[in-house]
Amino acid sequence: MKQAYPFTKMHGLGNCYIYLDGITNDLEIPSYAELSRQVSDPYKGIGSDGLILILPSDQADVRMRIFNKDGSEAKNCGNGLRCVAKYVYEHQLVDSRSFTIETLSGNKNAEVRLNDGLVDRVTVDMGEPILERGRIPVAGGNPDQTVIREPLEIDGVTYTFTAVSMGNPHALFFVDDVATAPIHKLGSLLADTYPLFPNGVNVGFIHPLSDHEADYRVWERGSGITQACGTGACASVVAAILESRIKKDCPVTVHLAGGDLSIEWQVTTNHVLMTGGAETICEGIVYAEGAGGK
Ligand SMILES: N[C@@H](CCC[C@H](N)C(=O)O)C(=O)O
Repeated sequence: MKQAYPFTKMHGLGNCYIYLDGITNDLEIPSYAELSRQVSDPYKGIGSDGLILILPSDQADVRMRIFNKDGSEAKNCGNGLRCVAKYVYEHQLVDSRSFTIETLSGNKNAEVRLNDGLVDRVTVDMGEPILERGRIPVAGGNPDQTVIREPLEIDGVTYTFTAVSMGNPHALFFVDDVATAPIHKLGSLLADTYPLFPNGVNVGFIHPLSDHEADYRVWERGSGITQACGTGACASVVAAILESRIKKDCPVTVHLAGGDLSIEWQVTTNHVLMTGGAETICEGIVYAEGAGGK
């Protein structure tokens, strides 16, 4: 039997998810994967890049779980973290402007900045990038080494990529113009089932404009092309620094299809800081199979 669940639709730079508040409400849903597929559908659902749950945590102030459009669960989501931070602060589920959010890739510190009492911008400490091949993961090669400028031949064309995990895997391709990057070709081929990336990979294209600015576009694992990817923006700046295309330790403005993020990979801490906006689109009720349903 279908049950009614209150939802909030939010976006970070156009990367939109349906958020369910499992702190205020009981969420007895048999399959979050199925629910994510349902709500993401623009015709039979609400329309989104996936589903995000806001849950109680026994090791942080709150906990986030993220499901892609295809129902797969990811370990991290940068735009989701900023939206969760906005939601829990504005719904008084935390009592200070600085708090922690548990994810499958560890606890992240978030700090919100206010404008007229509402959350305007959020900075999240995304932690240390993971650079070892075996931990990203990328198949083959030495699992303890980095994956920088690795050649990849597809249909007779040799591309090169650098791989970085921000808790979730990213392959970054440097291009002269993100508007003409082969995002459909490489995204659809590599993201979900290509053997080189045993857990799939988010496929990003980056064009550094200076030491402080870069264009970036993404095809996300499990969701396809999205307007923005927070972990991808972080990974792209890390990759650009690893390839000596930009300098470390200064904020880089990353231009995504849906807006800008400020990303800084700090020398002293080795942590990546992400700052950007988060927006509430609408609230409503979604009808989904409840605990007693099939
Ligand atoms: N859009 C997100 C990342 C969502 C998960 C990703 N598709 C994956 O499967 O790793 C972000 O803002 O980071």
